[in-house]
Amino acid sequence: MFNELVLASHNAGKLKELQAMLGASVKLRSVGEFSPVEPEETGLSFVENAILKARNAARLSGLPALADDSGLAVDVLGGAPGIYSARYADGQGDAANNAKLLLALKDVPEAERGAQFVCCLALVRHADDPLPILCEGLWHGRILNEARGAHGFGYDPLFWVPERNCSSAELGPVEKNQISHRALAMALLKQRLGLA
Ligand SMILES: O=c1nc[nH]c2c1ncn2[C@H]1C[C@H](O)[C@@H](COP(=O)(O)OP(=O)(O)OP(=O)(O)O)O1
Ligand SMILES: [Mg+2]
Repeated sequence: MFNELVLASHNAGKLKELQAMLGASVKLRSVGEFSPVEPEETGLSFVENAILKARNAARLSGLPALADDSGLAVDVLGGAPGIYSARYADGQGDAANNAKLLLALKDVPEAERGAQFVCCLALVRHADDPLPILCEGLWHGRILNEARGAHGFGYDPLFWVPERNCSSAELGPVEKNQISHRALAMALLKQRLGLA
């Protein structure tokens, strides 16, 4: 149905994972090819931000657009950093975000360190599409006391994956792409598109 989609993201980690999950039949092009400007993520939910990013990329490219809005929701922090995950340390990047999270959970015992990664995918056929396709995935785990592993991106080194007994950054890309929040959302999207 779609041979080519623009990915409404400036995050290289997402592009790599989503392209691997989609397979070679659908080519993902980064919105960075069309504009270096990132839209302001003004929504109050993952789904609102995903739709906003998808519409922006469709408008810039003239192509159907896929957006991924995702983040980490930590139970004891009432779901924070949530939609603010990328901006948790005021735009200072992944290492600063991770350091801030470790500090926030400094005295929290293991049993209370539950968290989930959330991924919301939005696909619009054009900028004003009145019926975006929306798919979500959750991945349950726990926040570690120190970083482990070198794969992945973002909060992966702090996310303990109970079903694999390692951190998300200790999983290879193939394994992560089978079980992550993004993998689940993409599996649903592929079903909706008749690609599964
Ligand atoms: O699999 C993941 N492994 C580790 N960390 C992750 C993952 N998935 C999302 N995350 C974190 C990264 C970022 O702190 C936030 C997403 O923020 P989010 O606004 O959706 O993405 P972004 O700003 O990096 O790129 P863009 O908006 O251009 O797609 O959650
Ligand atoms: Mg973002």
